[in-house]
Amino acid sequence: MSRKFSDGRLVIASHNSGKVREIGELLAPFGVEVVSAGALGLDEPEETGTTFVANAELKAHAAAKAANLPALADDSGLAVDCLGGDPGIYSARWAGPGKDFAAAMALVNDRMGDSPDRRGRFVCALALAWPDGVCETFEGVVEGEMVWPPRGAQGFGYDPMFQPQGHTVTFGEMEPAKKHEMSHRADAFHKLVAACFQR
Ligand SMILES: O=c1nc[nH]c2c1ncn2[C@H]1C[C@H](O)[C@@H](COP(=O)(O)OP(=O)(O)OP(=O)(O)O)O1
Ligand SMILES: [Mg+2]
Repeated sequence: MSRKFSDGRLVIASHNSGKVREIGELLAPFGVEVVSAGALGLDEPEETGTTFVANAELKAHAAAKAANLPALADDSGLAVDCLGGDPGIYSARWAGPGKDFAAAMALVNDRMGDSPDRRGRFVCALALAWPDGVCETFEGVVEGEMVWPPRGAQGFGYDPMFQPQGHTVTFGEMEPAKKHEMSHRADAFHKLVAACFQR
């Protein structure tokens, strides 16, 4: 049995405005009162884990302790097959301190060269932690292929170069509601809701 989220405020333990927006949209039907880590002035912990789940857990624990509230963290990234899963957990770091995702996408494309295998996936680990140290984690994935040049200005991060399987538009071209029907974040979120938001 998973720990249930009862009610009251939930900290969104992310400093990425694109993620905070998407998590807010996914949580909207549940009437949860959310507050972002940025709004609370929480530090951005160093991501020392070697997996998405480990990094989500450490971000959720840090925020739950600091805010003395339940906290939901997301660790996610793009894993490209012909790059052995890179950039993976380093997806944010590939964009550098200036968070330059145009440069990060160009780096992915350069590293891929003319590989005939364009497959990749977005992975999302969600961790819901409480101040007493209990934590529940969930993983989601969406398969797709890398396209070049990037297309679209919706979404964030690597969205303009990611075309989900079975679709002809990138996440950068897709309406947010449509991305929420299939994204890695939505996939993980549905598992979180089933386990922790059921009454
Ligand atoms: O739906 C997505 N669409 C496009 N790109 C995405 C997505 N999901 C993750 N990504 C990429 C960009 C992001 O910067 C990195 C996650 O890195 P990650 O450390 O989990 O997040 P972050 O440092 O940006 O914010 P924070 O750690 O405060 O939540 O992977
Ligand atoms: Mg991060």
